[in-house]
Amino acid sequence: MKLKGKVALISGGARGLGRAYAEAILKASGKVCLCDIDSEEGFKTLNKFQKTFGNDNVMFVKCDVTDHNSFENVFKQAKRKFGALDIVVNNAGLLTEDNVRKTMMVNSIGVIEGTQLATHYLSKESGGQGGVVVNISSTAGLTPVFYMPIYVASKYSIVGYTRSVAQNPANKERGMRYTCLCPAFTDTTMFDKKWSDEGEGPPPGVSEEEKKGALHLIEATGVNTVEEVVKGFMLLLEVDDNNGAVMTVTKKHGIQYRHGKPLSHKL
Ligand SMILES: NC(=O)C1=CN([C@@H]2O[C@H](COP(=O)(O)OP(=O)(O)OC[C@H]3O[C@@H](n4cnc5c(N)ncnc54)[C@H](O)[C@@H]3O)[C@@H](O)[C@H]2O)C=CC1
Ligand SMILES: CC/C=C\C[C@H](O)[C@H](O)/C=C/C=C/C=C\C=C\C(=O)C/C=C\CCC(=O)O
Repeated sequence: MKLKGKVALISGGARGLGRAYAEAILKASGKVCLCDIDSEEGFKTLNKFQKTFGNDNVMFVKCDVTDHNSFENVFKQAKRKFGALDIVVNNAGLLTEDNVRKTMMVNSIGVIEGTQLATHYLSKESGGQGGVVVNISSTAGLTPVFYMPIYVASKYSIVGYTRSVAQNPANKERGMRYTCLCPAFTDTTMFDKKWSDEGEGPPPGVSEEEKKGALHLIEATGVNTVEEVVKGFMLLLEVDDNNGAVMTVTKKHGIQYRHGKPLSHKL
């Protein structure tokens, strides 16, 4: 997809990776509707982007992706302002093991409902031009991690969901493609520097064993810069014949496509 003039909706776009995806699309002459539950940070980002890219190319709508009406309102407002929608990035996420329902609501159901809304609002059968969905999982969506099983469950669900939707032949008719981006540890607020050896120590409540596990994995994969993840993200948008692609980005191994082999029906 050539990004000039294309319109993207990005959830969790107020900061971190979501904000960086937005900036990359704006730099490529696209337009962006940011949405986030954090309106203070969202309006700060909006002001900054408006100064650089112009008021006509970017908007912000406060939204909680776990509230269907609130999320759908973003799609309606983006279409009203820009007249079209071509890209949806389901990026909003959180990392907590303390609240299983909240983690699953944001990381899993928020992404699934965002994909359903995208299919409806972008689809040729609803008067759209078709388009692309990028669902943000994690390498923790492809490998077990003993100290964050709930986060892992939420992220695995996104990989399976995206691959399944991509296989639906009806979505080809609709002009839709679906992809999944799985970054490993990346240097944002979510990846608290306290986890690294130079940091102040892990957050309260983290056991020594969990810390050891985290440090071991961090050492094995390295820590991505935001720019490295954005490079993979832009490839997913720009390459048109990648429906169903699952891409990992790790500091040590760079960009890799992961081909999930379906189990044989005999099993
Ligand atoms: N930083 C990392 O190491 C990695 C992050 N990821 C994933 O990338 C995505 C972005 O992560 P970061 O930018 O690092 O995190 P971040 O914490 O900096 O940004 C997440 C954004 O999502 C928003 N958000 C949270 N709950 C929301 C809700 N209910 N409705 C709307 N917005 C909501 C937050 O307000 C925040 O602006 C997440 O899905 C995360 O799981 C994946 C792999 C690695
Ligand atoms: C301390 C945690 C803070 C933030 C974590 C993030 O939210 C992130 O989403 C969590 C990532 C967890 C990753 C866990 C394991 C990752 C493993 C790999 O990436 C394996 C990489 C390469 C192996 C070789 C290969 O198969 O290519």
